[in-house]
Amino acid sequence: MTDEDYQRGATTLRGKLVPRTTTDQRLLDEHTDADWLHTDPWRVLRIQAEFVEGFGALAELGPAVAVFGSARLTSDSEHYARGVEVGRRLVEAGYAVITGGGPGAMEAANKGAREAGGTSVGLGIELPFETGLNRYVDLGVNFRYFFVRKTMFVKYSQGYVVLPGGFGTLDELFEAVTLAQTQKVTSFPLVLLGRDFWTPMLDFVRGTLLGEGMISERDVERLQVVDDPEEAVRLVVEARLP
Ligand SMILES: C/C(=C\CNc1ncnc2c1ncn2[C@@H]1O[C@H](COP(=O)(O)O)[C@@H](O)[C@H]1O)CO
Repeated sequence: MTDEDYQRGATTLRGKLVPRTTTDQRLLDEHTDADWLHTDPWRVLRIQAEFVEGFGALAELGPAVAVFGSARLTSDSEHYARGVEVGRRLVEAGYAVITGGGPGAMEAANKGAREAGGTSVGLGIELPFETGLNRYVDLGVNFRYFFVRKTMFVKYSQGYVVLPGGFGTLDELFEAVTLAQTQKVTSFPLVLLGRDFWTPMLDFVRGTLLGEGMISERDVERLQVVDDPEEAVRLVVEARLP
């Protein structure tokens, strides 16, 4: 066994991990089964294809804002009504509206955008149970991988408006706030819509996360909470002004 580095693309291998054959050998040698097709490195091509599809579909979208929130909101809830209004007002302010393309809050924002005559985008995700794109999506892209889809939300929107939601919504919100904190995105408004719902979480953020020194005052300020869809859109618009 040798301690010398064995370079396989970006990967360095040493000791017992140094392979006995090279990539070229394995490529050119005869294969008697198709197992290699199902390995992770092969999957990278699919992942790459999803990025290409997404970038291609959204390249000419123009200014857009993503709206997130629970997939389980029903159309009779006040949050759903706010979702419709925020979708409409975003279009009136000159934005396309991007959602996860599913039911609940996503459907509400797409509905508002469509009814206002704007561009209504749904970035769907393959799930073990079929939900499909909601009927108010005019430009839809379906993804296999959550992380590819999440890149599209951040890359093609100028900010997020976040309605009440569960784990999926919190995941999208906290990814964005981390990207803002680490300056991977700059000038990225994050507006939480629904004071009663979000206040206990903001109390935790301020009381515990800030209180224990895990985040800074500036980080707390990254999350703005409002009750009124009009105010939510105003905050998004103002963040864009020079
Ligand atoms: C669970 C139900 C439908 C699932 N369908 C979804 N379609 C598209 N996107 C979804 C779906 N579920 C979650 N998401 C993503 O997460 C966010 C909402 O998650 P939450 O846990 O409900 O807050 C949402 O913004 C999507 O991006 C019901 O039939």
